[in-house]
Amino acid sequence: MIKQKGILFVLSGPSGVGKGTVRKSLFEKDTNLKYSISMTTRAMRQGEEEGVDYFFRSKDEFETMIEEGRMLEYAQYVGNYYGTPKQYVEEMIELGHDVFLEIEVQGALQVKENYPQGVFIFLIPPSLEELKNRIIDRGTETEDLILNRLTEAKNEIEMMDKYDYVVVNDNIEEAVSRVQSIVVSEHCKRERVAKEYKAILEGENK
Ligand SMILES: Nc1ncnc2c1ncn2[C@@H]1O[C@H](COP(=O)(O)OP(=O)(O)OP(=O)(O)O)[C@@H](O)[C@H]1O
Ligand SMILES: Nc1nc2c(ncn2[C@@H]2O[C@H](COP(=O)(O)O)[C@@H](O)[C@H]2O)c(=O)[nH]1
Repeated sequence: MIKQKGILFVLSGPSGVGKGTVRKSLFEKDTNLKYSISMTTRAMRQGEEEGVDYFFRSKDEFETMIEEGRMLEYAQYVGNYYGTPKQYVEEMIELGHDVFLEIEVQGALQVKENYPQGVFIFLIPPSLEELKNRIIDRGTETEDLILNRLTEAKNEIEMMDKYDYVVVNDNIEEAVSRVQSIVVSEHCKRERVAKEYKAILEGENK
């Protein structure tokens, strides 16, 4: 009997658009998804926890992970490394669990290159002005870093055509509900395909 693999969902979009907010709300509704905790070299923010928000590592430790081929994807973003450790994602997918990544655009495009069967969702802000306000109001970055993130945002938004779905995060509940619908419908689609495939195999074995 063929065991069905899990689906890899990738939520991406510019910094401050609300990826983390959408993901946390989605995980309160859909408890079957597994979240892949990223690794980063950036400093821990107030209120963040090791192994919950990120695995916080030194530059040397991160580079060793890269050299050993243990990252599914990684990127340098505004002066720091960010990446997805491979082992957890591969194990969960093999066990049939759906895995959710929340990552920036360079990394998402690497995953798409190496794992095109993933489902790629791009979150966009209602406007660049609103994006700026959200980053400022969050209060986690200095003025310089905010400007760097906004410069990146403009380049990142140009990549949205490469994604399977684009969701506007204007009203938070609506955005979460759209992402949830994508997750449910992709899941149903894969189950239907798997059933059809199984029926074909059974027919061939008669
Ligand atoms: N729909 C929304 N309307 C208004 N504010 C929002 C909305 N979604 C998120 N926010 C707020 O915008 C700020 C940035 O959100 P969040 O930290 O989730 O973004 P992010 O995309 O995960 O950022 P980063 O990529 O930098 O981690 C937060 O203060 C959050 O409360
Ligand atoms: N390519 C990857 N990008 C990631 C990963 N984890 C988070 N991120 C993205 O980095 C920026 C900055 O994050 P912040 O926590 O410093 O605000 C943001 O867009 C994150 O989504 C990852 O594993 N790989």
